[in-house]
Amino acid sequence: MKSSYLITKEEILKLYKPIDSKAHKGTQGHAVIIAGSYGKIGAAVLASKSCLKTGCGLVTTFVPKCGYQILQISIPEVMVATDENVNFITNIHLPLIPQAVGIGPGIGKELGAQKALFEFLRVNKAPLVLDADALNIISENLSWLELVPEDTILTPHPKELERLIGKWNSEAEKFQKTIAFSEKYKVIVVMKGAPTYIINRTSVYENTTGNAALATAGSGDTLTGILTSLLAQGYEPKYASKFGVYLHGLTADLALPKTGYESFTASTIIKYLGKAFLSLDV
Ligand SMILES: NC(=O)C1=CN([C@@H]2O[C@H](COP(=O)(O)OP(=O)(O)OC[C@H]3O[C@@H](n4cnc5c(N)ncnc54)[C@H](OP(=O)(O)O)[C@@H]3O)[C@@H](O)[C@H]2O)[C@@H](O)CC1
Ligand SMILES: Nc1ncnc2c1ncn2[C@@H]1O[C@H](COP(=O)(O)OP(=O)(O)O)[C@@H](O)[C@H]1O
Ligand SMILES: [Mg+2]
Repeated sequence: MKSSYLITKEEILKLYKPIDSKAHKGTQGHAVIIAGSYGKIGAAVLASKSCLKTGCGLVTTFVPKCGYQILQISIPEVMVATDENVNFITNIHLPLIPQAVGIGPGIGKELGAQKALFEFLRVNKAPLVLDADALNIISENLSWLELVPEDTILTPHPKELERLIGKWNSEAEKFQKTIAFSEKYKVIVVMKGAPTYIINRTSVYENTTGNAALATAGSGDTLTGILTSLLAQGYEPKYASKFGVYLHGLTADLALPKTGYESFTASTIIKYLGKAFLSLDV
């Protein structure tokens, strides 16, 4: 198997850009999260909250109509734009030009959502994170990846990865196929797991934070929010991907002595983001 570089605290300290004392919300980036469908608006809430709590200045979340009140009540800091359809997205129209977009958690695979994703990919120029159902839809339409900005970050869990690259017979083959995929489509693949690896063309990076407490619903949705936030703040995708997976895992390492594995939830990830930044000790 290809040897990998470790994503360590030293490495992260080199790329972390602490917030300037003259910063204001307009300089910290405006991120857009496109997520959720009926019964899965929680995915939009988790991604949006984690996006905001990773430091970007403004977050707008685009959801189907059924998500409007849920979002506005659960996160008053986030602005909400809605699709004309009630239960799933069908036509993405944003009231702003975003600095970064994260799309996919909980959007489902309805035909309307597929068309909305295609149209969005056709017009979008902003740095992009593709997760969950966005990946599942793209797995059946791989040529759509030719529409995405170079260095778009894809965050598949093992099943989503299999849908994208096909089955593998060994760990070595999984890496080989993912490297070929990253090279072919010029994308960064965050291969989520225990541990998470980042594949950027032929380079392989292994994360050093995180534990089994992260094996809980919505854990990946929060990673999408974290990565989108870092992109919106101007981190290049190759740095945002490393910093994002490191911070995400670090929340679980810091929380574990207090929560144990069992009571840790995706909301705990969000709660511990502040402590994760502080523990970098800059
Ligand atoms: N609160 C909300 O609104 C939430 C909304 N969510 C949204 O729901 C949508 C569906 O997402 P999803 O990931 O649950 O479904 P899907 O892609 O079929 O994957 C399941 C399959 O993958 C496998 N698998 C997964 N991880 C693995 C691993 N580490 N290692 C190995 N295998 C692994 C697993 O395999 P198994 O072990 O069960 O055989 C199973 O077969 C999506 O949009 C998401 O954003 C969720 O985020 C939850 C909270
Ligand atoms: N045992 C584990 N050790 C470390 N990280 C884990 C473990 N299990 C899950 N994770 C992490 O949790 C996240 C799960 O993402 P995902 O499966 O997309 O969740 P969801 O779709 O429910 O939000 C990934 O970042 C993965 O690396
Ligand atoms: Mg997921």
